[in-house]
Amino acid sequence: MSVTVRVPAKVNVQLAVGAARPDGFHALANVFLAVSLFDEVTATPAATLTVTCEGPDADRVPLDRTNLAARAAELLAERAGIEPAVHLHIAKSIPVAGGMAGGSADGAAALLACDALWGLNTPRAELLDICAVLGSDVPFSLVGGAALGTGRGELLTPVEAGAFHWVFAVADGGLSTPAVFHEFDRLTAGTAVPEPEASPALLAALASGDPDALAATLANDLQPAALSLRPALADTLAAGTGAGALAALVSGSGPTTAFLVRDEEAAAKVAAALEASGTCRATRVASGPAPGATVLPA
Ligand SMILES: C[C@](O)(CO)[C@H](O)COP(=O)(O)OP(=O)(O)OC[C@H]1O[C@@H](n2ccc(N)nc2=O)[C@H](O)[C@@H]1O
Ligand SMILES: Nc1ncnc2c1ncn2[C@@H]1O[C@H](COP(=O)(O)OP(=O)(O)OP(=O)(O)O)[C@@H](O)[C@H]1O
Repeated sequence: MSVTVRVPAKVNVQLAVGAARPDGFHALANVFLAVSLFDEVTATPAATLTVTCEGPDADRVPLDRTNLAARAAELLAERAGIEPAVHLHIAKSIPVAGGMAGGSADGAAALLACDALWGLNTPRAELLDICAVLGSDVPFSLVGGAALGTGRGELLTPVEAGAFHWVFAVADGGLSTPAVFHEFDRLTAGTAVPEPEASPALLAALASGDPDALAATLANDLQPAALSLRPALADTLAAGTGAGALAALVSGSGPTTAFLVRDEEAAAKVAAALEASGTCRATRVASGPAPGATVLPA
C-alpha cells in the first residue's frame, strides 16, 4: 500500500518584509497564492527512511535527511513514537531553489502522506505546528488557496481570491533564501524599515479577481535584493512586460520570475516571447488559487 499527495507551488502576490528579529527571521506580511504547478510525494512502507526524486531538476534535490520531505517524516514519527519506516518518492515539477516553495511543498506533502500511511489521523492544528517547525513557507503548502502569512510567514489567515493566470520564467540555477534576506538587510541598513502590513488595495484586488487591479498592487520587498544578486533578472522582467504581461515580479526570494496575464491566450503569447528572448531557461503556465496538499485517490 502507498499514499500519494499532490501539493502546489506558491507565488507571493505581496511580500512585505520588516526588520530582522532577534532570532534572525524577518517579520513578514506575506500574501501567498497557491498556483497549479504541482509536486507529488508518494509514501510507501520500507525498512528505513529513504528518499528518491524524479524530474528535470532532480539532481539538485538532496536525498539525505536534509530533504524537507524526510525531515517531515522524522518529525511526525517522533511525535507518534514510531520509526519513520517509509520510502518517499518525489515527482518534482516545482523549480528547485526558485522562490516557489518547492522544498516546503514536499515537506507538507510528506507529512500528509505519512499521516495517512501510518493511520495517525493527526489533528490539523498539530500538522500545522509541525509544518511551522519545518519552515516558514510549509504551513501554506499544506493549506493552499490564498492566505496572509504573518509572524515569519507561518501564521496563516485565509483570504479571498478570484482566479488569475500566470506565466513563470525559470532561471538558470537557484538563489539561496537566507542570502536574499541578508542582501535585503544590506540594502536597507541605516534606513528605518517599516512594520510589514498587508495592503488593503491588494487584498481587495485579489478578492475581486480583476487582473488589472491585482497588477497595479503586486509588490515584493525582496525583489531589489534578488535583482542585486542576479541583475540579469531585470532582462527577464522586461521581456515579459514587453510581451504584454500585465505585471512582472520576482517570485518570493527568486530567481523565478512571475508574470500576471489576462487569460490563457495571453499566457501562451507571453510564454512564447519569454522563451524566444533567451532571458530564461524555461517557462511554465499556471493559474491560482490551487488547492493545498491533497491525498490522491488510490
Ligand atoms: C521568501 C519566502 O519564500 C516567502 O514566502 C519565505 O519567507 C521563505 O520561507 P522558507 O524557505 O520556508 O524559509 P525558512 O526555511 O523558514 O528559513 C530559511 C532562512 O530564510 C530566512 N528567513 C526566512 C523567513 C523569514 N520570515 N525571515 C527570514 O529571514 C532566514 O535566514 C532563515 O534561516
Ligand atoms: N524536497 C526538496 N526539494 C527541493 N529542495 C530541497 C528539498 N528539501 C530540501 N531542499 C533544499 O532546499 C533548498 C531550497 O530549495 P527550494 O526548492 O525549497 O527553494 P525555494 O523554492 O526557493 O524555497 P522558498 O520559496 O520556500 O524560499 C535546495 O537548494 C535544497 O538544497
